[in-house]
Amino acid sequence: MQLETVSVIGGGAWGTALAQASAMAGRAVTLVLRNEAQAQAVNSSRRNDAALPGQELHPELEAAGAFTGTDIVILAVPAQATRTLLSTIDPNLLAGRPVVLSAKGLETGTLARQSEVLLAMAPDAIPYVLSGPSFAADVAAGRPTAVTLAGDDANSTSELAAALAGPTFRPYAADDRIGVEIAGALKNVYALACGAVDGAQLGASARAALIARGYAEMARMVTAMGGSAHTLTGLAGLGDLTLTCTSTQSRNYQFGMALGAGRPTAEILQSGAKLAEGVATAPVAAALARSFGVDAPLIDAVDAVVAGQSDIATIVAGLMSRPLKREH
Ligand SMILES: NC(=O)c1ccc[n+]([C@@H]2O[C@H](COP(=O)([O-])OP(=O)(O)OC[C@H]3O[C@@H](n4cnc5c(N)ncnc54)[C@H](O)[C@@H]3O)[C@@H](O)[C@H]2O)c1
Ligand SMILES: O=P(O)(O)OC[C@H](O)CO
Repeated sequence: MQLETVSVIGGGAWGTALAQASAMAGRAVTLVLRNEAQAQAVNSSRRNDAALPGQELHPELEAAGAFTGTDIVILAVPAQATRTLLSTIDPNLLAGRPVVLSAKGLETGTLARQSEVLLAMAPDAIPYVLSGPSFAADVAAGRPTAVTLAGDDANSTSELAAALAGPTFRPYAADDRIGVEIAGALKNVYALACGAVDGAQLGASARAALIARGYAEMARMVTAMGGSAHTLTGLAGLGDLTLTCTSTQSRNYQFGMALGAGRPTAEILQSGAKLAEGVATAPVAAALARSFGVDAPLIDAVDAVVAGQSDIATIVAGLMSRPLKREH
């Protein structure tokens, strides 16, 4: 498989960071932005300050205003924008190519995972999922990061992981695409909950309990949807859940803190909050849990708070008064 050139489509924080990591891995990289004017500005300043302020871009990274085809394609727009983005791309340019899905969310309306969206729009693309504990600023600055890269063919996934691996960016090859996708999407929902616990000043013990019970709930969801609970012991599960549920650097955690302080979702969004994928994913995850018959009280709680149908005090009282049961 030829794996020399990379296009990263989506010039936000994560797309810019993955373009930077791919260049550090020795690939020739095109960062595909929305238009030529944006691309020219990035190429002349050697920065993408709108996405990653102050970060100098690698010399092997060029920006472009349109996607024209490369050996590897990485999609890095928000989960709710992936279908729209793909509708603008000729599926022949993706046919037989590794297409790496890096957004962490489930699609509103269809309840689709990102790889399901890809295969609906470009049926001959070869889907891979990249997920794990990784803040864009860390990856772009060359701070040590490890992630999971899941694909359907073990040899090809290892080859792709090697092509994207650099001195400070370490993708571990895996085969459970479903488990990795669900983990990446759900950790954002639990990060909202953990931020809310913090915002409502419920204490570090409550947050730790939430992470542990969230992990158990995530395992029920992954298993019901055809993935492996074992995947959750890795970077995309435990790794990312830990990072996002304990760090105020996380945008989902920050959004949760605002919810926990009693601010309604609409107001937080209107005040210019950064992208928090869990906000759109929570109702989708709740709908999926219902359709798969999974008991998911934490996802339901986040869904209710995000929708303004409940408040933290009521949610906590409800969770604490559930019938006592055995842990496993
Ligand atoms: N930022 C991180 O640390 C990080 C880390 C891992 C994964 N992710 C995931 O990456 C995804 C993107 O996050 P981000 O941090 O880059 O968000 P962001 O808000 O920084 O950037 C999103 C970018 O997508 C672009 N975009 C939106 N719709 C588009 C469309 N239809 N066509 C072309 N471009 C479009 C926007 O212009 C923007 O540049 C999310 O799913 C997020 O969960 C982010
Ligand atoms: O800032 P967040 O909450 O979108 O999290 C970023 C990454 O997903 C962390 O792995």
